[in-house]
Amino acid sequence: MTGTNDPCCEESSTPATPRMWTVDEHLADILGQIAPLPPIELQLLDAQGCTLAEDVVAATDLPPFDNSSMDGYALRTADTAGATEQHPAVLTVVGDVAAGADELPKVGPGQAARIMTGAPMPPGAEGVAPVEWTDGGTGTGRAADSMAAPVEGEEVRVLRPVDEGAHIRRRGSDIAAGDRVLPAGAMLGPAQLGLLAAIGRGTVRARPRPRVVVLSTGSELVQPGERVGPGQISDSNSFTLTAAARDAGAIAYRVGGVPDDTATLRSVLEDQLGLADLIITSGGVSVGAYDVVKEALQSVEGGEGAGVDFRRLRMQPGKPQGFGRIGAGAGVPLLALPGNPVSAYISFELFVRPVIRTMLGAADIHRPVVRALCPDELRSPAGRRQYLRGWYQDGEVRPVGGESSHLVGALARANCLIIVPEETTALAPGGTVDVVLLTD
Ligand SMILES: Nc1nc2c(c(=O)[nH]1)N[C@H]1C(S)=C(S)[C@@H](COP(=O)(O)OP(=O)(O)OC[C@H]3O[C@@H](n4cnc5c(N)ncnc54)[C@H](O)[C@@H]3O)O[C@H]1N2
Ligand code: MOO
Repeated sequence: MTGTNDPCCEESSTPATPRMWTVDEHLADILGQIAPLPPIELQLLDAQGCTLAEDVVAATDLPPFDNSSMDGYALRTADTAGATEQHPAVLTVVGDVAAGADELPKVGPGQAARIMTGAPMPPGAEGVAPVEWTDGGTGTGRAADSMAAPVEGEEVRVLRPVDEGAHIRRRGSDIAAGDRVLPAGAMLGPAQLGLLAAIGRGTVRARPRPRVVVLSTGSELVQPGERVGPGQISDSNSFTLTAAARDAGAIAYRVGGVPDDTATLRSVLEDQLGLADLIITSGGVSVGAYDVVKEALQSVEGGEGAGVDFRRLRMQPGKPQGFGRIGAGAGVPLLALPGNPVSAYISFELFVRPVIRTMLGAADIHRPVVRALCPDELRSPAGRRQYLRGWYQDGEVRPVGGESSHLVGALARANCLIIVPEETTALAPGGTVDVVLLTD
């Protein structure tokens, strides 16, 4: 690794310049002002990825009735005592029980009912012989692999004994009425939603997924696929950030690049305010001549007294950041991220993801951090916490690409961020570092 020459790292705080915040101070300030979203009643599939806001208690048993776990014959077990292929138990088939059947034949001594998987056990029957244990009603006396079509007065030969309760799924054996099946705070994934459906819940009380509006600013931006003129670049941040917001559990809306024009940006923000639980912008937070983001954010209608605070952090990349609220009343929280693509993404991971996870009411709001061995030398600016892109595997991490914050190619090849602490300017090969894992 080479030493850093990023301009953002040469500055320090002087009496003339505002103080610099640490990463932890900035995060604490943000999270101190963010609360979980109030719970609402959601349709099951709308609750995917949400946290439960109630203890869910089953109103009924599951399974709700004794039923067969196999396609076969429901019978009285004593009738099959000692049955073999040579000396099968010959039973009269008294009816069919399909899944969903409500009228059930009674099974008496010497009788059997043809039964399908999931169908209710008919009265009198004590066990189920899978069709493979029978001749399937073919009259051949040979083990069948399927059941013959029903015939009046049909007989079935059972080729081995059937135990009491064999192939019966008992009522309440999975869940008993009154059981607490999911605790408040549980994350609702596919299996949890399936369980809610299984116990008959059509809706559930959960914290909704936050609606996150992502917009990128900059007159140099064109939308991907459009012609890129001189000095222009494709807007990538709004894609990275929208995808990252979805990945964190939000419902994210991407607003394409907004030009550096205060009135336009203000009007776009005002349009989006009613749709958002959180707004993320990228670009325009540094010290450039076109401070339209700062101007627009301060002048959004109804935002008097609230506003967005712009600050500099002791980190690299991601030094310039904005955080506050815009709009009427309590306002909508807004994080203004730096425009450099790597800075924007790392800022998202460190600051925005925990906000989304907090709004969701999730227990795990941060990415996991692990300790890893680094075979390479690392260098970092004094007084900055550096987040290098890296590849982590089997307890070892290696930097990917350089430290500059425009390197989107390297970012896409990384699976982690290597943290070099503020006080460390050089790490000898073979040292250990903390690593933020970016994938589950
Ligand atoms: N004199 C100083 N210049 C800069 C400083 C500084 O302290 N003093 N800080 C640098 C650092 S660090 C960063 S980070 C950037 C932050 O700049 P802005 O947030 O104002 O962002 P822009 O100037 O709008 O853009 C920076 C860079 O990123 C590109 N960009 C912007 N938006 C997108 C997008 N949606 N997709 C892809 N790329 C984007 C933009 O074209 C610029 O190259 O300021 C440094 N300068
Ligand atoms: O280093 Mo800036 O801090 O590129 O985000």
